[in-house]
Amino acid sequence: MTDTTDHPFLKMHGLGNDFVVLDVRQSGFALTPAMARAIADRRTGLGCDQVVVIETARSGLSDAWMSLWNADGSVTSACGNATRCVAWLLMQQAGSDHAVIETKAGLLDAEMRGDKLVAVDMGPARLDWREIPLAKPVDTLHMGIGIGSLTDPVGVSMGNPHAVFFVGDVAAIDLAALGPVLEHHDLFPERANIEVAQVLAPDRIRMRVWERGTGITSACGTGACATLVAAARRGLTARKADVVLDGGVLTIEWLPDDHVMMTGPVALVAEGMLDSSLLS
Ligand SMILES: N[C@H](CCC[C@H](N)C(=O)O)C(=O)O
Repeated sequence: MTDTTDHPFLKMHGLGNDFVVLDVRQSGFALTPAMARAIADRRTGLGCDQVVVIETARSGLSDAWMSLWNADGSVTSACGNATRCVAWLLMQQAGSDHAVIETKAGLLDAEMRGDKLVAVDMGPARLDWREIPLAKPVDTLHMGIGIGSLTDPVGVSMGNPHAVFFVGDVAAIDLAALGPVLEHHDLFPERANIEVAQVLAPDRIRMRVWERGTGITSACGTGACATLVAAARRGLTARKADVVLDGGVLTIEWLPDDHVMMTGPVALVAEGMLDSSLLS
């Protein structure tokens, strides 16, 4: 059954990690995995890394609920770059410099930090093997798995699973080949986002990412948070650093209360009406 209602969308990105954003607070429209895949398809759909749905707040504690779908149609609980984009939209609509977004990962508090520059409290870094989650009890500081030149990652969850591998030169890693193998490693019952990180200085890390359910993206906010926490846990950096991604720089700080602050830009690039053929 093809849906004939009009569905406006916005195309947004955070450092090139791009999104199709649907606001269904009026229509109550429910996306399916097949629709998310069709929308995200860069050949036959609109093309994006994640499909982001703004829904009516489910508690009195937030301005809106945010649902997130990867390009393969899988659901994720967290997406830092999308959180900045949605927070910016909500703040623009409300004429406010503060917004609270609720996701499956919890409440996320956002503030404007300049023109199209947003800071988000991404919540606490989860470090126990059960929270990543992992398939068995493992020290998340040294998870002991590896393939090729990638060995012994650090496990961190920001509401979604990450495995951070430290390397001497991120440009030398064949992420397109190794990423999918590690994403599906048996240690990760819910798969994992795979980061390769090169420490440039105590306050600067170069990172590239293979995202669960999407592949290589130009930036990953939760991945940048996981990378900073991993580096600080290993004593490789301070608890605040710039993370340099393919698409640009995010500033990440792991606070004493274990929450992780992420600051970075947002961009609104287009708007339109979803073709109903994508919603059949
Ligand atoms: N690009 C997102 C991460 C998406 C994570 C998703 N690939 C998952 O399945 O966890 C970010 O900015 O945090």
